[in-house]
Amino acid sequence: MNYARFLNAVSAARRESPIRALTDRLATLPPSVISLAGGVPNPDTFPLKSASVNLSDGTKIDIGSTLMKRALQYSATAGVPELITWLKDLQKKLHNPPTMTYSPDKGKMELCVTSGSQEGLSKVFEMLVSPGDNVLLDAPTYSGTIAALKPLGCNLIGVPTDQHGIVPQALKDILSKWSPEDSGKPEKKNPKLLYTIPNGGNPTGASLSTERKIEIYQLAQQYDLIIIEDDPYYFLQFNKEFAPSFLSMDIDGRVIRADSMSKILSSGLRIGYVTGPKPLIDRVILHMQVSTMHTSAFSQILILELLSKWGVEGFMEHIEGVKKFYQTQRDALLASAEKWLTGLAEWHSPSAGMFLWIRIKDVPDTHKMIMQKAISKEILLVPGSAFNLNSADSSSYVRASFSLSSPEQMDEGFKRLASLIVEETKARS
Ligand SMILES: Cc1ncc(COP(=O)(O)O)c(CNc2cc3ccccc3n(O)c2=O)c1O
Repeated sequence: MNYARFLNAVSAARRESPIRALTDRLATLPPSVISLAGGVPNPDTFPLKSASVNLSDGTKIDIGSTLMKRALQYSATAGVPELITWLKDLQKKLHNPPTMTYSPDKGKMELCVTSGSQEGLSKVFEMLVSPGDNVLLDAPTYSGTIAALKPLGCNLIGVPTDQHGIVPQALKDILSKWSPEDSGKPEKKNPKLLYTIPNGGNPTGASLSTERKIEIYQLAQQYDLIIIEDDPYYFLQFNKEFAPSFLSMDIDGRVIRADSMSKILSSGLRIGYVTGPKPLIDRVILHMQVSTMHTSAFSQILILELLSKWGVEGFMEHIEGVKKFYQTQRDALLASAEKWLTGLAEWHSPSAGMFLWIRIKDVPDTHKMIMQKAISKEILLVPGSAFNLNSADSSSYVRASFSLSSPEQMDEGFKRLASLIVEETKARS
């Protein structure tokens, strides 16, 4: 892979921050080294001395004074080293990426901890996207991604999806506008990136089959694309086995994967992690050096203590409980949809995630109905237009989340939605 061709001018111009390089190096030196180097605060002056966190299983995590000083101090940009090690071990166990054994210039798997996967995505986009680039992405897709990409001045090309995610033939038809042999000629504007949410897609709840992933990866090879696999709902797959990821089939080193602890441990601690080829992850780290400097050390230390206490086995046991919770929530929402929305709307049962994507039959654009009238009926949903690459485009869909409300609340909510749809349909006739 020629990674240089994917970097925009800003990312290519980034150089290591001497201070951050020093801090990163200091983090690895033995305590016998006397440092008069870093302009870092003396942790003895910090008022926060220790912490004890109660866990749902009745046990505790104690952060004593020594660890607390570390948790409250500057830390290595890529992440707390022990957490990076733990997460790399998890990636090996879950995905066994071919790139684990590659040399750095061939795209050796690297990982950095980010403030949520949202930070990881924005830094990856700000590394790879130049004004005028053609960027391929799921349509419809996560509004946070659209909002991160649009200011970069690129041309967003929506790839049609169905209840199983990106339709490979549709991707093939779009790509056929360019010649694969022109991928190295910037003036030809061949697409360089494909962004997709492979499991429990936001907003559609769609999950890509393994067959489709293989077809999409082959197209990425043919047209020399980087695949950005945004997978915050990976651990919310209700089927017994997790689907193979793009990372697990990445023999070329062309996959950048964004993972998140938000849907399984905490969204407020802001722990995500980006996995990908070292030449690209190193560029994300250079950007972090001069923006966040690093993800909250306290958040990382707290999560590290939890994961170290659990081990991978305990972590997976926790995941099983989370999966069961959301599957039960999903089933309750589906039952209410059947009860109240049959005849008024259509939907597919999601096999992962926390969203139900609902097409309202006789309402070509749900925006006004949801943004103005739904609130008067005290029901909150997201209009489908929020997930269109062009938010001015109408959408007959609404996104419902089954993550927070109780089954009783979801039932009452869909009862209110049904009444709203009937009123809207009457008003239109
Ligand atoms: C596909 C995809 N990629 C990345 C992210 C970001 O997750 P992170 O790891 O926590 O940074 C997300 C989070 N999605 C949402 C977040 C959210 C936060 C407050 C209020 C509403 C929110 N709604 O509605 C969302 O969909 C996502 O769905």
